[in-house]
Amino acid sequence: MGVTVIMERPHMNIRETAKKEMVYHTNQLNVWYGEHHALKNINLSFYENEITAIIGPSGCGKSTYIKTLNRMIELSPNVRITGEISYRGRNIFDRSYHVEELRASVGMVFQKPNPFPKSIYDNVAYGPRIHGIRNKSVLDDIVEKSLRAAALWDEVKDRLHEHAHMLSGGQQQRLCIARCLAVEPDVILMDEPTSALDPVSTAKIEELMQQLKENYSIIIVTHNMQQAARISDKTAFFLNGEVIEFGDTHQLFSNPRDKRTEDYITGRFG
Ligand SMILES: Nc1ncnc2c1ncn2[C@@H]1O[C@H](COP(=O)(O)OP(=O)(O)OP(=O)(O)O)[C@@H](O)[C@H]1O
Repeated sequence: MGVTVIMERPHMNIRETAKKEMVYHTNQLNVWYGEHHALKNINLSFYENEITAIIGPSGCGKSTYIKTLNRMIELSPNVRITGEISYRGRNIFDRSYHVEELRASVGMVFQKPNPFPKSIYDNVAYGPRIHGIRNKSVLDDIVEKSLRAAALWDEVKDRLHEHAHMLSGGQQQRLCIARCLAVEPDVILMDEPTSALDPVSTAKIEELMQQLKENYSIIIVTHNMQQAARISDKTAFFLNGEVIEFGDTHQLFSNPRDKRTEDYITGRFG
């Protein structure tokens, strides 16, 4: 059955994109897990204040790619990487580039909300404390600002010292976003951030992402094509470890250049 994709906002024109700074650039990236060639010659660029969606069927390499952007991929055994990823002009695989430095600028939100077993306050204050901030009023300000930016403050301001696991799934995910924002990242990577959430929580996170892109670049892996069409400026369609098509979201969904993209977005496979 075909998928109806509803476009709810006008797409960005080329002139607007041209003015933006490039944040990430991937050049001829290949990733192998042992013998398995999971990513093949990936060339993609991401820009400031844009949301880029990565779509494609199960096993096509979406998570592998997003985990490569913050070098989490290196935690998997037998991984081999060739090619280059530059973040703000520096090759992230350069020996002099410390992974902690990269991750301080590139936050990540996972599929399943994963708050620490601590209070709401301590979850958000965790990163700033690690960075040496001890002053209570400074921490209070960061916690409030981050929870406000994650659209959670009004729901939790009177219960900041309650355990994070007392929150609903959708609230926990917004808490994880607040935790990520508390260390003032530049880029937010999101790996299917709403797939474990109900429609109301999903709508809240999507609305929040539109606000966050004013200040951050967001790269989101999603299985949900309507979501990609609703929220993203650019979309990359992955298939069998390759990027089949990458471009303006509106164009990709309304007038795909490649037959395989068309077949996927109209639900012929996937
Ligand atoms: N740690 C690993 N070791 C070996 N193979 C892996 C590993 N992680 C992923 N793979 C394989 O690499 C390919 C890409 O996996 P990946 O998780 O990136 O796909 P995906 O598009 O994110 O899939 P899904 O939508 O199901 O999450 C798959 O064939 C998968 O089986």
